[in-house]
Amino acid sequence: MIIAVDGPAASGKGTIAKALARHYGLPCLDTGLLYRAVGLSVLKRGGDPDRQADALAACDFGDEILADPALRSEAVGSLASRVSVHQVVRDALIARQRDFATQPGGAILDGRDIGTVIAPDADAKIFVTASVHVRAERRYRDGLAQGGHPDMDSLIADIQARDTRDMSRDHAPLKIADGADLLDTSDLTINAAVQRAIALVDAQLEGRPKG
Ligand SMILES: Nc1ncnc2c1ncn2[C@@H]1O[C@H](COP(=O)(O)OP(=O)(O)O)[C@@H](O)[C@H]1O
Ligand SMILES: Nc1ccn([C@@H]2O[C@H](COP(=O)(O)OP(=O)(O)O)[C@@H](O)[C@H]2O)c(=O)n1
Repeated sequence: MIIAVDGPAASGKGTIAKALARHYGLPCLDTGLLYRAVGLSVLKRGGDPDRQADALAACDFGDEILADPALRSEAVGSLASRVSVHQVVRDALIARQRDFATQPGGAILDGRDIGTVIAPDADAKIFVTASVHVRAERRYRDGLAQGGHPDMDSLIADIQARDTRDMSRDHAPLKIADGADLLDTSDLTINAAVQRAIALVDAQLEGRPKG
């Protein structure tokens, strides 16, 4: 069984994907981390994320970068969004994601193009969203909790810029996949959002053809 969870930054898709993984006993892959690794790797190499050749060279990263705390920063999120517009970068990361998705027993993946490109035949698909303001507030709280000094206006601007780039790019743009259910978490607690996600997945699994 494959479950696809997509959505924009700080919509809560990672939280929901991990909770679904626990509920259904499936392994979970945060595919955004792969794009973040390419973004951080291009920075470490002194490359230009908007230059296709530099972004492609950065796809050759060592797995130790996946444990680098810098990966989680908003700056690296923005670099990830810039390198991910290049089709060659998406191609370089596709086998790893498809192998994870098709492992025996099933899997859950979260990202931007899981239900549209990586696993269009997924057994269940959820598109998680929330208002820009709510998403910026979540990032603000995360920043404070990490001892930082987040600025609400720049968080809103970063999220809007990332949304626009991710939704308008030519390759694998962020959009609601065919057959996906929309889950707006703006006014939901984490617990309520997770319960709703489980109900949506269960309903999709019940509705799928048997056999
Ligand atoms: N429904 C919710 N209500 C309040 N906070 C939430 C909710 N869902 C997620 N969060 C918090 O918002 C932040 C971003 O959530 P995360 O799941 O990492 O988003 P994404 O994977 O979409 O970027 C985290 O601190 C998480 O605990
Ligand atoms: N499947 C994916 C996952 C991420 N990405 C890109 O990688 C960036 C970072 O993704 P992420 O999921 O770590 O970001 P957050 O939603 O956690 O902020 C996104 O803004 C996308 O541009 C993508 O193109 N395709």
